[in-house]
Amino acid sequence: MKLNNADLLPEKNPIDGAWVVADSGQRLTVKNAATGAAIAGVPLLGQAETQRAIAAAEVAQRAWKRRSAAERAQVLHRWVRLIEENREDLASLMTAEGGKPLAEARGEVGYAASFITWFAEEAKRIDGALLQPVNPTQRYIVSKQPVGVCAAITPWNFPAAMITRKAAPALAAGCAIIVKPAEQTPLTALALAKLGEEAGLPPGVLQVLTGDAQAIGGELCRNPTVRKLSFTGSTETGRLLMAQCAPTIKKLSLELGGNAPVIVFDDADLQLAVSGIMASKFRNSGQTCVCANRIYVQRGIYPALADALVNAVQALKVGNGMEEKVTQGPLIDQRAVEKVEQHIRDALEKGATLLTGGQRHPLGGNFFTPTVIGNVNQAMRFAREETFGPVAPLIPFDTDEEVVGYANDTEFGLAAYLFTRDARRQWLIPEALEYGMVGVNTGLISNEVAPFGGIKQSGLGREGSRFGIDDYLELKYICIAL
Ligand SMILES: NC(=O)C1=CN([C@@H]2O[C@H](COP(=O)(O)OP(=O)(O)OC[C@H]3O[C@@H](n4cnc5c(N)ncnc54)[C@H](O)[C@@H]3O)[C@@H](O)[C@H]2O)C=CC1
Ligand SMILES: O=C(O)[C@H](O)CS(=O)(=O)O
Repeated sequence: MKLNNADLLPEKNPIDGAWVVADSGQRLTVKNAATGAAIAGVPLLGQAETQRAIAAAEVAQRAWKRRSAAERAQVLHRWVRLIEENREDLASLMTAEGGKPLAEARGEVGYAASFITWFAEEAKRIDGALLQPVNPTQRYIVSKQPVGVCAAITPWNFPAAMITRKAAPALAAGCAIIVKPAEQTPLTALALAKLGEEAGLPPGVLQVLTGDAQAIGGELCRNPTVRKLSFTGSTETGRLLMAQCAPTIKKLSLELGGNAPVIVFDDADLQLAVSGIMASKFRNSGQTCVCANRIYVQRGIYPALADALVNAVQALKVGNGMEEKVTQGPLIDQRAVEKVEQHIRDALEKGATLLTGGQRHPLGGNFFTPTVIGNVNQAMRFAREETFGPVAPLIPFDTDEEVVGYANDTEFGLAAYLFTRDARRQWLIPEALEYGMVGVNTGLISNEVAPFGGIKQSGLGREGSRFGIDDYLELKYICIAL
């Protein structure tokens, strides 16, 4: 694969200040998500290399935390400048290995950089407190100190932003962090690490391990030197990692699966609702944890919304994300395609109506035709499971109480959306929805300044915002008797 900056395809891992291959010499092939062609090879690392990385992180973190916040911020801002200078190469890597259209990949580079900029400045606001003592001969001080060595296990759907949303607060707080990216998208992670090294991150402060997920992840969870794990991915894997971290009582941040309801009321602005549904549902070909998964439409607006949505979906262009006009890339793998087919088949067998799409795309491979399904109901898998694909299931409803009950009838609680011009609904419905994040008259809610995260089985903790750095800090209370 040809890049403007050849350094961004190291095909080695940064461990303890050196760029190394696997002890075994074995490599994992990284494939182009659209064509299946081999684009690079990365080391197949395992437990031994992970143990070395953890030991190196422990040493590096002691020096890194002693840097002033201003010094750490300076390095992070330099990292941002290098990321922005190399935006095109990073976007090309993301599109090649993950499949998302180039325009979305370029956008993700900026989104990823925004977390580094945000937390570089948050580093300077890590303040403590001087408390009013119960005993006048004593002084009570509360200071915030970095957790120590952190680990991040990240998904393929946002191969840059899900790394910086964890690495930026960790590094800003004075921690060291070891990242295990998804096996499908390691190249973006290695390129970010290369730019971080160039920006001045000291050896061992940011390390990226590719290879055997179970062996690497198992060591990151088991090793007591690792004091915190941040994970984004499926709820199933999150549950497993949480159990593996239990014996060493690690701090955990989990950003897991979702099952986002969209509620369109009769009084909604129709075009705004359609554009909001399109933005939420078809971003990254429906492969985000905050994608619209169920679309509840009040009966009065249902026919007009269904027609307008079908027209918008039929205008999407499916293809290789490297082609400028493409708006829908491939799904990540065949398993993802099969899950979409199973959900569609289940709905149609139970009486739903196919309005457009519904089958694999003529391009073959992992491409799927953007789809709208009508007359879906709560008994279908769309209502219970995260589809993670380009399918918009429409569920008609009548009353506010009915639809809030439907929307909350899930073990997930990440994101929810509603479209209404009624001021009372704009207050009362979000308050009634059991979700960590609610979008009102918009389908796009993610940014660096707002707390991102869910409740119930969508996870623990919040990422981004002024709340996000707390997960990488420990409070220390010092009591001085004078
Ligand atoms: N919340 C989100 O943004 C995401 C949700 N998902 C959901 O998960 C489903 C499955 O997708 P996957 O890619 O399989 O997600 P996954 O949760 O299995 O993979 C995410 C990360 O976890 C790692 N991982 C998996 N098993 C592990 C283990 N035993 N030990 C250590 N690390 C492990 C993977 O290597 C990857 O880095 C998707 O269909 C979607 O429903 C997937 C990706 C992102
Ligand atoms: O995990 C995801 O799908 C992302 O967190 C979604 S977002 O942050 O890019 O909205």
